[in-house]
Amino acid sequence: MTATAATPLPRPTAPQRWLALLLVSLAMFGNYYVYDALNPVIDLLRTQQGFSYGQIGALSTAYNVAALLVLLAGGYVIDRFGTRTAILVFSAICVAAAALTAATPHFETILAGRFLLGLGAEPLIVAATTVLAKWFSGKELGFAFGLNLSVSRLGSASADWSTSFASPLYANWQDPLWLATGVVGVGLAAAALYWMQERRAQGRIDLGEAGETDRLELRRLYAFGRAYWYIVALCVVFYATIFPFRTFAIDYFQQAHGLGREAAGLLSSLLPMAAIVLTPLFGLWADRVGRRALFMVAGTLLMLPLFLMVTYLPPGPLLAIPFTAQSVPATLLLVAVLLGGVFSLIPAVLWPAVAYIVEARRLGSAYALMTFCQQVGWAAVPPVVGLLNDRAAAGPGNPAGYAGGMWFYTALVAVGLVFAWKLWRLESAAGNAAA
Ligand SMILES: NCCCC[C@H](N)C(=O)NCC(=O)O
Repeated sequence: MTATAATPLPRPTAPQRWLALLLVSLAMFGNYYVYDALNPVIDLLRTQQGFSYGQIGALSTAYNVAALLVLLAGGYVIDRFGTRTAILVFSAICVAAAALTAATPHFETILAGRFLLGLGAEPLIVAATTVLAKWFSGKELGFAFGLNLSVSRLGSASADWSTSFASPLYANWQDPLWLATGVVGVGLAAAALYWMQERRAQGRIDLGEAGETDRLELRRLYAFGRAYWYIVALCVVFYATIFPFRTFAIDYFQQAHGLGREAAGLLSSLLPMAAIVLTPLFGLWADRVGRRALFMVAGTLLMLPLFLMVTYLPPGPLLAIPFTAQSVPATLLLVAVLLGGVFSLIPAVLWPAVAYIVEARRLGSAYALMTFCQQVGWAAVPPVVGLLNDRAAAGPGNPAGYAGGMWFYTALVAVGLVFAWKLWRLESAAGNAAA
């Protein structure tokens, strides 16, 4: 029986909310897993298929170009067809993209697969955010967002760990990508269950209004102040450094430092692993003390020497990675742990900082614009790093050939530090003026 107009519908109960969170988070787990599944097969694509680093960079950029097109189209599908259909359709696109990427050895097909993934994965993130806002509005929303991001990052870490738990698959480049197709298929099954849950809730439960889907409104560019643009600039250079570094990291640890695939995968997984635990804690800390610009300065300062440390410092003694049978050089472990700290700290303060300086009615477009700029920066860097590696003939016989890419990351972080510092100065000046 459904309620009449006179009797208001009840809000979702706690079990209903947590079931929605579980299902949407599983879809996001698959989303992040399939994105990062390409990273551990880069060396195989190079040795078995003869791909250059420039081509690997293009595979990364194809995802961003697609994501930019979807962002430009706005939240049309979500608004037009509703969240439950959007989650299902975008998850299905991710499965098709994963299968296309794994299906044939042709570069063009793999490129098309990564492009299709960008068309499905990025709007799936937007749709998932909208779903959580509906079920959790007014109740534990921040906590639900945090848990959702942690489960997503667990997907990234699991793709890295697949070098250990699925090591026999790494005899060729295709089998790990078929595994990724299976994982994102489980995500699609969760999306289908969510579809049923939301349909069942229709007319029985008050799911409230999720609010407008974040839209990109380029004519509003002028409407934001200097502080906003400093945050956007830091966002661009931060993600244009950390995501491309993660794309190439496993191959880099293998070729430049002689690590086996399993050890390289475990080392790379320290970044998302740290973020699972530390991002919510840094978020809580910043909520208590404020001073987000100072956190951003500290994060970029800490990040600045890391790519040069990993390039030029002696490797140091071998240290065991806890709970595994793998050992890695101390310098690499230290750099991975510190990068994990930065990967936790900066996102924890960067995204919420926008909410403090932009008025609520413009927050949707502020985030959409920031994500748009993020994708542009992130798209540009992998081909440059690929080109630098190719030109220097980087490889196991010439580990110094990777230094150009590492200097490029360092230069990007230096630019980020300038913007973080400018933001800090601006905020200090505003604080003093208010005092
Ligand atoms: N591995 C998937 C990439 C997620 C991209 C997403 N647009 C994003 O930037 N998320 C924020 C984050 O810190 O992960």
